[in-house]
Order: sequence, then structure tokens, then C-alpha cells
Amino acid sequence: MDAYYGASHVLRDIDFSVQGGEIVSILGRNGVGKTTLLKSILGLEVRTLGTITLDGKDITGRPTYLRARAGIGYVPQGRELIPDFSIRDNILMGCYARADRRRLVPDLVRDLFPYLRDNLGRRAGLLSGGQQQQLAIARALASEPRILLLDEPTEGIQPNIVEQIEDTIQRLNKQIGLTIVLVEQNVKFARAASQHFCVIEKGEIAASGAIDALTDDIVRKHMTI
Ligand SMILES: Nc1ncnc2c1ncn2[C@@H]1O[C@H](COP(=O)(O)OP(=O)(O)OP(=O)(O)O)[C@@H](O)[C@H]1O
Repeated sequence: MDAYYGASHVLRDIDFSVQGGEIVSILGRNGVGKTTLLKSILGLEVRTLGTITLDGKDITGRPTYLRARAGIGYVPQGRELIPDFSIRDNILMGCYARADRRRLVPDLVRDLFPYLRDNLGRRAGLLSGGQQQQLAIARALASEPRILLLDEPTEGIQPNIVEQIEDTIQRLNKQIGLTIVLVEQNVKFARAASQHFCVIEKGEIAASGAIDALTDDIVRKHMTI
């Protein structure tokens, strides 16, 4: 798969796949194309050449909202919440991506995030960074995705809260078998959270494999500045 913004060729010859039920981290320096890979899977903003399949079905020609309804959830970098909306209304925004369009705060969200459950009427803009990240994940879960794309969930989050996010990711993966693609700059977090990795350098895959094969050499070569 190749990806373009206008004439700018951002991803080249990307052969990337995720098995159901696994967590994969996409790593690499700033600007190498990690977010673009997620946007290519979603069909968002970027133009792609090549084929994208979900459960063996070709979704390449489908618009983003149909890819979402087919089971792809997205937590964008920077979270993109609506600060003046309540926690409840931010979560319900995710329901537009549901195949059945039902508007409800799923039980899963209530179980995972007791703070959100107990403060549904609170304005999103008043939440801490960690709570906002929980809310962005909750909004994505409202569509009941089978695969969740998470763009830098630990960015700007206090170290003690990073562990909570890792715990959430593990629970989603183990309890409901959610497949997760995680864009990360935090190598320690990626090592702890995922089973596979994929390093991108200048728009191409420079290394990939089981997470144990993510050596310090690879990190030094492709990730240090
Ligand atoms: N909407 C856009 N239009 C044009 N160029 C873009 C657009 N979005 C990103 N780019 C460019 O595409 C390249 C890859 O960007 P991308 O955001 O995918 O990188 P990234 O690895 O996710 O970086 P970061 O870690 O900073 O988020 C960069 O050179 C960036 O400037």
C-alpha cells in the first residue's frame, strides 16, 4: 500500500497486517508516517493505492463511515474531544459509527471507566489529560469495534496514569479479544503493551516482528534523534 497527501508520497510499499486478537505497536520518529498508516486503514484524508482488507473483505473503496461501521474504531492523536460537550455526549458521538446506530453508553465503558460512569454530565473540557484519554477510548468503544486504532495514547499523560492506560488496553484485549493497533513513541510502553511491532522510517517499514525482537539496536537506529 502507498499513501499520498496531494502529490506528497508519504507511505511506500507498506505490507502491514494484524492478526485478530493481537496488539501491534507502530513505532518511529516524528513525521515518518505512523498516523498516516492509521488514516490509510480508515480511509481518512489520505489517498491510498493498494488494497486494505478487514476479515478478508476488501474495504479499499469504502468511505470512512462504512469502515467504522464494519468494525474499525479510532482514537486520534490529541483525542479530539468536544470540550463543551458532556462526557455522555462525547461518548454518544461514537454511536454514529455503530452499525445499528443505537445511542447508549455501553456497559463495557461503565465497567472500564468508573470515573466517566459516575460523572456523565461533566464537561469534557474540565477533565485531566488521563481522563480525557479514557473518554476518547470510551467514545471509540461506543461503536463496538473489533479493531481499535490508538494514536499515541500516552502523549502528554502523567507517568502514573500511563500505567492505567496500559491496563485498559490489556483488559480490552484479554476480556473482549479486541485487536489493537497502537502508534507509540514510548518504547517502554510499546514493549509492555504489545505482542508485535512495526517500525516505520521515512514512510517505509524498516523492521517488524514479535515484540521480543525489538532490540535496543533497532530502537537506537530508527527511533533515537
Ligand atoms: N494532511 C496532511 N497534508 C499534507 N501532508 C501531511 C498531512 N498530514 C501529515 N502530512 C505529512 O506526512 C508525513 C507523515 O506524517 P504523519 O503524521 O503520518 O507522521 P507521524 O509518524 O504520525 O508523526 P508524529 O509522530 O509527529 O505524529 C509528514 O511529513 C507530515 O508533514
